[in-house]
Amino acid sequence: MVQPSPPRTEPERSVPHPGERPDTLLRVSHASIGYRVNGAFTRAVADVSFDVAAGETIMLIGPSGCGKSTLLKTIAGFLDLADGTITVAGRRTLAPGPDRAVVFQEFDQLFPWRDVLDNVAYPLRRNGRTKAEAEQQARRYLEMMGLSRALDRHPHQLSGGMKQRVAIARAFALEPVMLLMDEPFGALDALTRARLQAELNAIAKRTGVTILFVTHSIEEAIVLGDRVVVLTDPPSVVREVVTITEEAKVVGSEQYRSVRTHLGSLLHRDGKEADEDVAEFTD
Ligand SMILES: Nc1ncnc2c1ncn2[C@@H]1O[C@H](COP(=O)(O)OP(=O)(O)OP(=O)(O)O)[C@@H](O)[C@H]1O
Repeated sequence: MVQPSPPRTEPERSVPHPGERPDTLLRVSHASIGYRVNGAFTRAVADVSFDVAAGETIMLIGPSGCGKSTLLKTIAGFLDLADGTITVAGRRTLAPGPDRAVVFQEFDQLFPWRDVLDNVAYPLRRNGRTKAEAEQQARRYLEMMGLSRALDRHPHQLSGGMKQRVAIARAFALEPVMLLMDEPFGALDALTRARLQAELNAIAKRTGVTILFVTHSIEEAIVLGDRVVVLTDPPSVVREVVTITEEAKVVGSEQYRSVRTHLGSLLHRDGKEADEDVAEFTD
């Protein structure tokens, strides 16, 4: 007899957290995550808890190797938790699912043999849309990312910034509950990066999607985030969650400088080697 396949997610018992917000979408609760190397288990993330409300953009920042990508991949369902729970809309994230779309830093995350339109439309067809529906949806999001004139190009004919725009359009087109972004602008030049940050802000506002964004850059964290979750050195815990006001987003303003200094001091507290951007900031 054919056994039914196990559910991709499992309902989580509703246990109220202290300070719980009614609109919580992502809950990371006492997450502990590690890797087994040559038979020995090493913890990267020790005990991390934070909540993300629906529609928020949360930035994850911390020293190199503190487990930011590890945490994001676990929320995406690519890695298992050693301890704790992660839920999205009350369901445990035990496997990847269409409710969580991921954008990585690498430019090679596109299908090289498909053109731009098909790179975005193909996953929609896989999710049950007809070809016409998928292409219509793909065109809509590619237009939002300023790519209407590049629909028939293949990835090798695109710049790094254009490839990341396609990857972002593809993620948004899936209309996920959450967008997980792992340093998507990390390999871009400063100008392209600033442009894409502005485009991401605009499309995020327009769609109301919830975003968890890993970055090395304090400036990026302030410009894009509603709140910034600062992790410690590994095995990591949450050092502080910093709220970013609208005033603080004005680069060069007093509030901007004050938040930047505060985030810099949080990242330097262990006195160990800091990330490039942070080191740059102290010089
Ligand atoms: N596949 C793996 N096998 C074993 N150890 C790993 C693996 N991936 C990551 N690690 C280790 O886990 C720790 C956390 O890595 P992770 O990439 O999550 O950190 P990060 O904060 O994203 O780093 P960075 O800021 O440098 O990108 C590091 O010590 C890393 O060496």
